[in-house]
Amino acid sequence: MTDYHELTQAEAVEYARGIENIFPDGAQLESREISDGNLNHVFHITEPASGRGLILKQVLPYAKVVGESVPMSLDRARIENEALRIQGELCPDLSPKVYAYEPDLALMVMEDLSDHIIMRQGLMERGHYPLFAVNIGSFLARTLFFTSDLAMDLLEKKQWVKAFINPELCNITEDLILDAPYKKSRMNVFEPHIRDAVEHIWADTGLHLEVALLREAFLTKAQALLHGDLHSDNIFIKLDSMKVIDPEFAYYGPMGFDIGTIIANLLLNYSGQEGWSTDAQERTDYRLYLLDTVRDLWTQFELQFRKLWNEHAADRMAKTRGYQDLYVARLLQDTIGFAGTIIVCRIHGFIHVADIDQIENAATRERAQRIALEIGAALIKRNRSACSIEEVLDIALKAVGSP
Ligand SMILES: Nc1ncnc2c1ncn2[C@@H]1O[C@H](COP(=O)(O)OP(=O)(O)O)[C@@H](O)[C@H]1O
Ligand SMILES: CSC[C@H]1O[C@H](OP(=O)(O)O)[C@H](O)[C@@H]1O
Repeated sequence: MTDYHELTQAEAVEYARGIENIFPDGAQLESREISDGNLNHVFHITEPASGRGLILKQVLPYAKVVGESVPMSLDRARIENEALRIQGELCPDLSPKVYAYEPDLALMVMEDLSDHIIMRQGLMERGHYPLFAVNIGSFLARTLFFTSDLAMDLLEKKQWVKAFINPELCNITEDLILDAPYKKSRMNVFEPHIRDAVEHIWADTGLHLEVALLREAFLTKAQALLHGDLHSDNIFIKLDSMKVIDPEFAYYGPMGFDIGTIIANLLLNYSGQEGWSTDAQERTDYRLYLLDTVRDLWTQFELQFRKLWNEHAADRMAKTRGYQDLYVARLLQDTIGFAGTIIVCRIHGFIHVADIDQIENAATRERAQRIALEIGAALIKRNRSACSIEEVLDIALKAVGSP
């Protein structure tokens, strides 16, 4: 990576100009740094005259949110590019087009999705997305099934496991999501008004055991190629379309981590609803919509995953009587457990979510934080005994008293 340097806006424009069939010769182009993520640079290159655009994402040799003092490998650009390629092959309608990858600059050039909205924003505006459950169910079923031992040649799958070793980014998840929130740590960030609830979590040894088991699965269960960070800032959405971006945390891990991450983000928004509407009926309706979405998402995933298994399983053991049912049952349990860990870490861990943090009124924000912690902890505790997605809905309903 000897030629690596951080691109200037002018260089980004020149690079974009060289991508074939996007901008006409001599086009007047503008560049804006638009990254609101934690790790990288994102340039939005546009031709105002035609409204055409391109996205250039450059990986930085450190985590932007922490600063240059903590170096990070540029190899995550290779991982993100490769994961996007696989995602694009398995789910072309649900992935951004990638036009170019420049390894020396750790740079990807991709489709401009500015006609969509970031899903977290959409949820904060109480948007309804009727195709979301089917689309995300399909994305999860296809990416997880086709990259697993169920569908792949077993030797090739091991090569993929090797190619997607992603130590630094996995380490972020292992530390910030699956460890620090359960003990006193300088990696935790929270407001003093919830200290009692946080200390309760620090003292709950039964909860710690469940988290240790989930963390063990994250460390050791190379079940499928995960997106690895499937939260609602990484989903672009509009009424008739959904695209998943930013798979730089991709690695071979437990399928339930991806499914749990998106469910957790729906429930974080659910927890914060009182901050986003003063109308009680509006809040109730939206909370019920979010719970329906959680149920539909799981149902769609299960339906499509089982169908793929029945039609495309390559592993001869896949036909073993009872195996599919047990596999799906364990997958639901992992999903529920990981969903709980994602919720907890986004309340008093290092990185939070706008659905909660941007609630202006401190008392309303505190209530949202407490609801989320209650749901998160309950999901973690329930994980190994859970039998149905309805249990997630019951836990969420109980935490708010009534929706
Ligand atoms: N293909 C795209 N089209 C439009 N905007 C994008 C696209 N990819 C990223 N962005 C914008 O850049 C932001 C950060 O991108 P992301 O890939 O999530 O970076 P990071 O890895 O730093 O989190 C997104 O939240 C979005 O606003
Ligand atoms: C120190 S980064 C922590 C946090 O950032 C990632 O988010 P994103 O790249 O989408 O901005 C990821 O969620 C990590 O947990």
